[in-house]
Parts: sequence; C-alpha cells; structure tokens
Amino acid sequence: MTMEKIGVIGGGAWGTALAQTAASEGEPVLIWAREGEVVRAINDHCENPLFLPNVPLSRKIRATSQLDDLADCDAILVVAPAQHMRETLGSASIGFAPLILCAKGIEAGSKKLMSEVAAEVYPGAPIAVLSGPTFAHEVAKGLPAAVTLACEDAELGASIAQRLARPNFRPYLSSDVVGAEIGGAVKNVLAIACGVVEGRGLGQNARAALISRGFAEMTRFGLARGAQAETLAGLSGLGDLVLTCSSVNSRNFSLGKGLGEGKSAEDLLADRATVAEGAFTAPVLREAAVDAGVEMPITEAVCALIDGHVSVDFAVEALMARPLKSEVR
Ligand SMILES: NC(=O)C1=CN([C@@H]2O[C@H](COP(=O)(O)OP(=O)(O)OC[C@H]3O[C@@H](n4cnc5c(N)ncnc54)[C@H](O)[C@@H]3O)[C@@H](O)[C@H]2O)C=CC1
Ligand SMILES: O=C(CO)COP(=O)(O)O
Repeated sequence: MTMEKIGVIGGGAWGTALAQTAASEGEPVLIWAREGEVVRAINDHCENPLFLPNVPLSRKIRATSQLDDLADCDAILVVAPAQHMRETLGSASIGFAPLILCAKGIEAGSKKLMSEVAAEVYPGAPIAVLSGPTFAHEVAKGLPAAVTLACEDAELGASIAQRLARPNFRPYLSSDVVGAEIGGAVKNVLAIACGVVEGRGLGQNARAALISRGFAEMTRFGLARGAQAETLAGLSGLGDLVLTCSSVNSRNFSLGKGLGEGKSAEDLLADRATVAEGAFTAPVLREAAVDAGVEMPITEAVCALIDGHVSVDFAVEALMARPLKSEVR
C-alpha cells in the first residue's frame, strides 16, 4: 500500500493529538474540523486552543472545513465522537482509503459499534480500529504511548501500524476489531463509576474493587459479543480502563466525580465543548447487555445516576447488597 497523506476527521483533542503524532516526522497531515475557529487556529497559528490548549502544533498539519478535501488521503483517522460518526462520515465523499476508527462508544438507537456504522456508511471500505490508554494531551506532547491497532485483514493492519508508528507511539497488532471497540466503549462507562467513588470519598479500596468488577463486566459483555479475552485484557481494554479510572484528566472520570459530589448529570453535561462518551454509551450499553443476556450491574448503576433516579449512596448500597456470588462467573 502506498500512502502519501494522512487525513484526520475530527478536530477535537484526540484528532488533533493524532494529527500531531502523524506529522511528527515531517509527514503531511490534513485534518477536518467542524468548527471554523479550529480550522483557522490550526492554519494561522499552529494551535487548537479550543480542544487542545498549550500544545504548539506541527506546521505539517493543515486544516479544512471541507470533508471532501480528504478524498486524496490514503489513510483516514476517523475521530468524530461516537454519536456523530455516522452523520459525519455520511456527509463525506472520501474515496476508498482505509478508515481507522478512533472513537470509543456505541451508537445510541442502533446499538452498533463504530466498525458496524462505518461499514454501513462506506460498504466495502477497509476498516481498522485504533484504541488504547492515550490521554490526548500526553500523546500530543510526544510522551510514550502504546495502542491496539485491530484489523481483520492482517496485511492491511500491519501496513497501517507501520504507517502510524512513531518512536513514542507504538501500535500493537490485533485481528479482534470487536474486542478493541468494546474495551474502549465500556471503559468510559466504568470510568464514570470510578469518578463517583472519588467524588463521594469512598476510598481507594472501593476504586480498585470497581476496576476489577468493572473488568469482569467488560469481559462478560465482550465475550458474549464475540471479543477475545486477550484483547479485553490488553491495551484497549484493561489498559485503558486502568488509565481512565485513575485520573481527573479523564472527562468520564471527572463527570463521575461531579456526580459523586452531588451535582446533576444535566448540569455537568450542559454547555460543555468536550465529550464524555460514557454518558451516551451507558444507556445503549445497558440495552445491548440485556440483548446479550449479560449482567452489568455497574453499568446499570451509572445509568441510574446519570438519569438522576437514585442517590450515590443508594447506588452503592444496591451494588454491595447484591447476592454473594462466585468471582469468576
Ligand atoms: N481526548 C482523548 O484523550 C481521547 C479521546 N478519544 C475518543 O476520541 C473521540 C473524540 O474525542 P475528542 O477528540 O477528545 O473530542 P473533544 O471532546 O476534544 O471535542 C469534541 C469533538 O466533538 C465534535 N463534535 C461536537 N458536536 C459534533 C457534531 N454534531 N458532529 C460532529 N462532531 C461534533 C467537535 O467538533 C470536537 O471535535 C471520542 O470518541 C473519545 O472517546 C480516544 C482516545 C483519547
Ligand atoms: O480515552 C481516553 C484515554 O484513553 C480519554 O478518556 P476520556 O474520554 O475519559 O477523557
């Protein structure tokens, strides 16, 4: 595969950080941003103060408001938020370049993973998934990070990994697209729960218990949907779960922290420019879990807290009062 220009759809924090990484060795990168101010800031000042402040960007990154300008890119990183991916991709005419999906979520309504949405919008397009423990601001600064690069076509996956790898950005190959997507989508919901624990002052023991039992939930759901256990235990699953459940740098964790402090989800989500994907994935994940016949009590608790139906104390009591059971089921 000969590739000449990397395209990025989405000028948020992660799209910008990935553009910066891709451009770090002189490669030209074209990024589509929805906001005119982001396009102008990148082109005129090599910065994206709206979504990725305090990071000087490479001059090799050019920005556009026209999605169709990406038509001559031969690899496209798709980094629009999960709930907007269908509409964003659908409004573009971007040829047959491999689509590397980077959003972490499940589409509300259809209950579809991003690879399923992309396959509907661009039937036959080569698809890969890039997911892992990667806070955008760290990656943009060139700090070391590793990700899962999942693609059913091993040759294409290897070619994309080679193309995206940089000295401090290391993709690990996988053929398990579903597993990589489920890890990234579910960890965002669990990060909200861990933020609640932090906000309510429930302690480090409770947080570790939530991460472990959350991982059990992620694994049950993932296996039911055909994911491989090794993928869920890898960078895009457990790796990202640990990162996101440990830091207020996570938007999902900080949303949960606010809930734990007694604020309402409505207030916390109102007027924010940045996306906390877990808030939108939680309800559809709960539905998908019912369809798959899988118990996801932490996800249910997060849904109830977001809906404002229960207090934090009630949700915690309900989780602790569940019938005793084996750890491994
Ligand atoms: N920020 C991070 O550290 C990481 C984010 N991700 C994932 O990347 C995806 C994008 O997140 P960020 O770049 O962080 O976004 P962000 O929170 O920095 O910015 C919000 C993005 O949403 C876009 N947006 C808002 N309304 C839209 C609409 N109606 N249609 C299309 N786009 C719309 C904005 O243009 C902007 O690009 C998410 O799925 C996130 O989970 C993955 C890894 C790391
Ligand atoms: O996905 C991420 C890190 O891998 C970013 O997490 P948040 O979306 O919670 O900020």
